[in-house]
Amino acid sequence: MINPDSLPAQRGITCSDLTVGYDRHPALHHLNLQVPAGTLLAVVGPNGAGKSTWLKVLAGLLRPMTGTVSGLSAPGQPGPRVAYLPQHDQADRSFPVTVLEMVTMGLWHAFGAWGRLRPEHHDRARQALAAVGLQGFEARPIDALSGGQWQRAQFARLMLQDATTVLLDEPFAAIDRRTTADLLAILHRWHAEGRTVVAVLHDLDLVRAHFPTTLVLARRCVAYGPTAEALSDAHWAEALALHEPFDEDAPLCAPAPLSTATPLAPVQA
Ligand SMILES: Nc1ncnc2c1ncn2[C@@H]1O[C@H](COP(=O)(O)OP(=O)(O)OP(=O)(O)O)[C@@H](O)[C@H]1O
Repeated sequence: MINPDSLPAQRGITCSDLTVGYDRHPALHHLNLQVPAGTLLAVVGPNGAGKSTWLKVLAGLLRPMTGTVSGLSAPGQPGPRVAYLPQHDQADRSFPVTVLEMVTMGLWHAFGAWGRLRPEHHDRARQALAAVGLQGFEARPIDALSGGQWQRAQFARLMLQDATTVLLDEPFAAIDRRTTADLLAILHRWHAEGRTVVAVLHDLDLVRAHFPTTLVLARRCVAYGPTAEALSDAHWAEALALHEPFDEDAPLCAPAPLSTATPLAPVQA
């Protein structure tokens, strides 16, 4: 279904002094990070650490307060495509569309705003649904899927997006082991095809088992590098300690002081 030779050249993701927030309150401070193209990256940290916020800025849904992100194209813009899967519970499933129609939207880049859906588009959506184990679900309304089936359908849509960078926010939350294993296999396939895959996760054992590179966030970068080093007990304890005293009403941020959590050197995946 996917021809990795057709992937456009990627530059990786570079964040330079990136600060992002809401209503002038920074949620993530002064992030300096280079993620090489083709990296399989886990993003971990306590609740409220800024993980989803980072993904949203990478997806082009939030603008930086200061600093820059480079290497990614905004949605609908020319250049390497970015696909984004928001958190499971943020999806609005009240639209009266079928599973096939929802998955076919992954081909939006192929038929465009004024293009027509052709039978071959539906055929490709059927193939993607079969690849995630949802053959026979094509005509179901999307609000009649279980949580795991919904997530499988989302992965089918992502497959059709054929993006060079795939951003996943807690893709395995509230998903059973079998579905998680099936979706992890798809994620590994994307990585083997040379795509950059970034996933926000809470299951640290799963991260250690499947992700070569990890970013530990706690409103700033605590550690970044090979998972065994970045996800040490010391870094995790530091992430929890840094996060707890955060003051929501603090004035606009000052540059983060350097700490023992100087990011590790980025690695090639
Ligand atoms: N739309 C918003 N408006 C205002 N503040 C927000 C908004 N979204 C997130 N925040 C705040 O930004 C901070 C970071 O939130 P974010 O969702 O990025 O954390 P997270 O690490 O993904 O957390 P979790 O693990 O709980 O999903 C939190 O203090 C949160 O309350």
